[in-house]
Amino acid sequence: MASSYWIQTEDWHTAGEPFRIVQQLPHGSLPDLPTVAERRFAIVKTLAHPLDILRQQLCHEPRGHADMYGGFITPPNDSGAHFGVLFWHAEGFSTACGHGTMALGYWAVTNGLVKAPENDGMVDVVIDVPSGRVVASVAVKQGKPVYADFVNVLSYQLASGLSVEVPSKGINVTVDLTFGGAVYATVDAAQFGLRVVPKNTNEFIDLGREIKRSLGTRAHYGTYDCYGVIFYHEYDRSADPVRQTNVTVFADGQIDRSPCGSGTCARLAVLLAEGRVGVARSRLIHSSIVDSVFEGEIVSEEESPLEGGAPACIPRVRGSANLIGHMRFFINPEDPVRPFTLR
Ligand SMILES: O=C(O)[C@H]1NCC[C@@H]1O
Repeated sequence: MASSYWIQTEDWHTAGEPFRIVQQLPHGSLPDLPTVAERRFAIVKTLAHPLDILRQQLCHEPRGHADMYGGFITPPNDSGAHFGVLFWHAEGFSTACGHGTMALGYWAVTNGLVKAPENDGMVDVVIDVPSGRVVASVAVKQGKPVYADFVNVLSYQLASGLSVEVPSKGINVTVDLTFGGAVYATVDAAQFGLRVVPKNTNEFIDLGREIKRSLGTRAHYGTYDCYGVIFYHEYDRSADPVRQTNVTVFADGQIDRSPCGSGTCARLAVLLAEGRVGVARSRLIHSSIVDSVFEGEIVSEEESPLEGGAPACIPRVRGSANLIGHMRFFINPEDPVRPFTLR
């Protein structure tokens, strides 16, 4: 029987979405591989990997909950980044996380891992994540972070206007597929006659799972499968900047309290394909189901890696994070209650 131990976390939230940071991993638990992407693959392919067991201990009940999120800090892929991170959620390990990247920017500056300007200014926290190298550009005022810009990997539309069957409603809906470090299906919630408000949360969870199931392998892109379904709503299509509200249902029916950083990049890629945003031309004010806000814009327009694809972009998403607390958890293999979730 493995022995018990204590583990420390620093918990933040970005626009309401939790991010539990583990800096010191148990000795010998990280796969001895050079990149974050390779480490993630090794963990997800190994039955009962020690880091997957630790993820469940910290994410599921009784220490977490069905909508918990966090990350394990790792060395970077090379000296071009400050550190790496393995993002985790209730179902496993994800490839992209904008809200977590912003929280990590705050965390790195606040803890002095990356030196901030003494008074006012910006500092880049460069992070290797499974989908590539991203940046949290942190604005500092009087030595304290005031917002973070998440600069993502290349984002682009994969397919538009897919017809997807929703058997529980007896309808087909139109879906766009987009890459923003992870694959997202984006759907106008008006197709269901649903407003993006908290009382519809459970319905969105069911619909998100159903749409993912119906898309099946159509949503697979290289080594990526469909990570999330974004239900968006736009009250006034003439507004400039574009204003949309969304709820992102990701992994296995998990609800993002934030407007979803990588999902905002996915929405920006769709809006770019539709010609509604561009470099120095409009942007996206993106609200979440709990009314927190990210602001997204296009940093550069690039060629799509897909033949004949819509223009790709490097997106930037601005948000802010707040410290929740420091936790010191006891992990006891003899605890008869295994980690669980009720959803
Ligand atoms: O902000 C994001 O990108 C993340 N939030 C939860 C789901 C995504 O990974």
